[in-house]
Amino acid sequence: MTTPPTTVTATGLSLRYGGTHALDGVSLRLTRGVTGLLGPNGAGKTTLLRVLATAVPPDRGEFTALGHDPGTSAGRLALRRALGYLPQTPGFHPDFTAFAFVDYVAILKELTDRAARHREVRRVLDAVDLADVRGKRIKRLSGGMRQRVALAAALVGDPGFLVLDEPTVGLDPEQRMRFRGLIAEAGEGRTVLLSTHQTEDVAMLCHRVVVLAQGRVRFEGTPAELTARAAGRVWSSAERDPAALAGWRTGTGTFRNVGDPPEGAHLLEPTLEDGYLLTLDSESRTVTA
Ligand SMILES: Nc1ncnc2c1ncn2[C@@H]1O[C@H](COP(=O)(O)OP(=O)(O)OP(=O)(O)O)[C@@H](O)[C@H]1O
Repeated sequence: MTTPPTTVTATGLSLRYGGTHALDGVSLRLTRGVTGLLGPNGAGKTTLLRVLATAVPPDRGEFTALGHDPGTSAGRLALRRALGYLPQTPGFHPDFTAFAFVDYVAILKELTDRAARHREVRRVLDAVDLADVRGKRIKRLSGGMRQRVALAAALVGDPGFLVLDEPTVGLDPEQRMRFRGLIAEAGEGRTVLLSTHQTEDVAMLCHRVVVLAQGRVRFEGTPAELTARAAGRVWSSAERDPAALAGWRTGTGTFRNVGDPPEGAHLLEPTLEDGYLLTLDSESRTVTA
């Protein structure tokens, strides 16, 4: 299999807020398709996305995206034209209709011809299945619909690089499934970086995954490689194993343990979440149900 071309390259990105190293020398490469960004609270995910979306410059380090260098004002402008950004808290005006909000974003994205702009707004609202409610005020839409309005706004102008900050947070399972479909479609031919706490989103959607913790990249590879980190390190037992890094009682009544199994343990098939937990193995979690 040939390696797809790199579309985004970051080298040594660092950003401090006072004494906090939100990013501490982050280097990574992205290609077309959906890359998942996992990390615990405060890992620096939002900060990394804000840097890549040119919302904030790094203190140190550099990156290029789609051939543009945001370190120059011309490169920054060119990148912003080619970028779609769904921030963690999209700033909706609640009295705007879905159409008016996306139209407003389209105006900011320099779509000046009114008829062509309105066609584009209808196209992106259709793409996220909101054609029927485009005349409704945002304050009257459900949380899932609002997330789709935000995705539609990020898709305006067919950007080559999409930066999505926890877009599936707060969605019910059905909405999350639907949203996954939309993100997968968006990943066809585009570079998508998706920050999430949902390891299933990464397992089902992403061709690459980056794990960030304390502002540093702890893993970069495929979901299968992250899962493989837990091979031989997940086992079941009748009682909670105190040696396990994490352990919880499953629906069948037995315990599922992650860590270093004892001799002769009954090994289980690992999941991506197990590989992720072990990558963050400095943190010990014990969940008892
Ligand atoms: N504007 C800010 N001022 C001061 N500190 C900040 C600011 N933004 C982020 N931080 C700090 O930088 C670190 C990284 O935060 P960031 O929001 O990037 O993490 P995150 O991985 O997105 O977390 P979460 O999963 O909780 O959204 C944290 O310690 C956070 O408290």
